[in-house]
Amino acid sequence: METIKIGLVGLGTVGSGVLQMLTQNQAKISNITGRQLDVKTIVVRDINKPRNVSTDNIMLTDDLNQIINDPEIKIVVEVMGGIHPAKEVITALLNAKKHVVTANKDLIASAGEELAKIAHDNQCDLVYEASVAGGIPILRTIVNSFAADQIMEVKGIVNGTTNYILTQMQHRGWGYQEALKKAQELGFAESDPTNDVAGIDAAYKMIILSQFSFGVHLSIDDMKIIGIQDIQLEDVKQADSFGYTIKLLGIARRINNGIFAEVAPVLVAKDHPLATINNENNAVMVTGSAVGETLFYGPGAGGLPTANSVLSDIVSVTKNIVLGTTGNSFNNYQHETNLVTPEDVVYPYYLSLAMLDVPGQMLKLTQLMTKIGASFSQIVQTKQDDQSARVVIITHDMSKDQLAQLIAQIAEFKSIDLVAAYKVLGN
Ligand SMILES: NC(=O)C1=CN([C@@H]2O[C@H](COP(=O)(O)OP(=O)(O)OC[C@H]3O[C@@H](n4cnc5c(N)ncnc54)[C@H](OP(=O)(O)O)[C@@H]3O)[C@@H](O)[C@H]2O)C=CC1
Ligand SMILES: N[C@@H](CC=O)C(=O)O
Repeated sequence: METIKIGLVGLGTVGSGVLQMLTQNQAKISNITGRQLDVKTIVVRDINKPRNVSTDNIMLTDDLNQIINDPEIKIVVEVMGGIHPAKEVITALLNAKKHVVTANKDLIASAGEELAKIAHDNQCDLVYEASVAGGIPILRTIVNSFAADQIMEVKGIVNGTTNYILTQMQHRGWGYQEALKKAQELGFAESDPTNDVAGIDAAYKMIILSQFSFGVHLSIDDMKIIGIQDIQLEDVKQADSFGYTIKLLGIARRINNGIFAEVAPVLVAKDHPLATINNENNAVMVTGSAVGETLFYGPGAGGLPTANSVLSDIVSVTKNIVLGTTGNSFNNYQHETNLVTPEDVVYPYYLSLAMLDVPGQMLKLTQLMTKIGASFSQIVQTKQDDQSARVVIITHDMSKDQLAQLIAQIAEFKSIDLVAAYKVLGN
């Protein structure tokens, strides 16, 4: 049987999983592809670092040229992460006519279009199933199984680290730092977890999902992004008593002729399927105008689950090599990008307010809401101490415009502070 040689750039959490899976599932992969797939060379930053997988008979190097200049290596897996130097590395690999499989959402969300063009010009494949929702095969599902439907909305939990942290805080009472440390130890978090907790990793994934679902090219600046760092335990408990759980959701929706995309903590009704997604698991809900609501669930982070998605890409590229059909972009659905106007984005909101406990405050708040044409379905006031109270409200539907007006008006009152304003997702 003919052999195809593979190069790996990166041998951390995901790279080790890829090497392990390729070694253990060799026979099955060969059966499906008709080719023997062997890892020949691995590029890492530090060749002396101890590894938890065997690299016997594989060249371990810190020199990318060992892959670029090796005509035997046809497919390269980039799992080093980050935008630079990963962008330069992938560009050089494609220009050297190597097919590239990557899990790098930061890079694909920021420069995917440019890299797809370089891949196309070189008749190479550039595929990245693992870049969104780890082990869930969502991108190819959207390309193949929603090809004829019009996707109206794609939303879900697309970051394993933050879902793990929120789950531990809510179910086990762990502190934020303790839960983050454990997520890092388990290999879910990025090497610098800032992007995870700040919602930026989820935003990158929503950019890729929006491209696949709506054919639009969003930039990170087109989205409002709020992470989980400022979620207060008091709001977690209050949400719970209202029948909701707080989840970091990515939402991308077609509204009229525009696209709305956002990442933020959302109060999800406990009987909504997304409320039941715990730990590092992810779930992506795709709503098509013909099919209706569909839900895809699975591990969103971790070495082997992510490696499984990388392997599905390697198999797909190998089949393309065998059939001589390489060079087609993973997704070439294109559409003009119009963003929605804030008046068109309507949700109920959970508002958490810290206020001085003096007479007339509640009346003031009610008047503010009436003035902007908003109303509420639930309100709870809790005394904090002699001078202050926490008031939480669940509003009826209001637009982002109304919310902005309310926030601006509240800011004018020294005696009322807005602690949180989260969207509410019913069942
Ligand atoms: N971890 C996860 O659950 C998931 C990760 N991803 C994505 O997969 C990619 C890899 O993530 P992960 O495996 O967790 O990352 P790790 O930090 O665990 O591993 C990174 C690897 O890349 C190598 N590396 C980093 N910089 C360089 C460089 N400049 N030159 C050569 N090698 C370099 C490191 O070398 P050395 O070992 O010598 O330090 C290391 O082996 C990222 O894009 C990430 O976003 C996607 C889905 C899930
Ligand atoms: N850090 C990411 C890893 C997978 O993309 C996450 O936690 O989801």
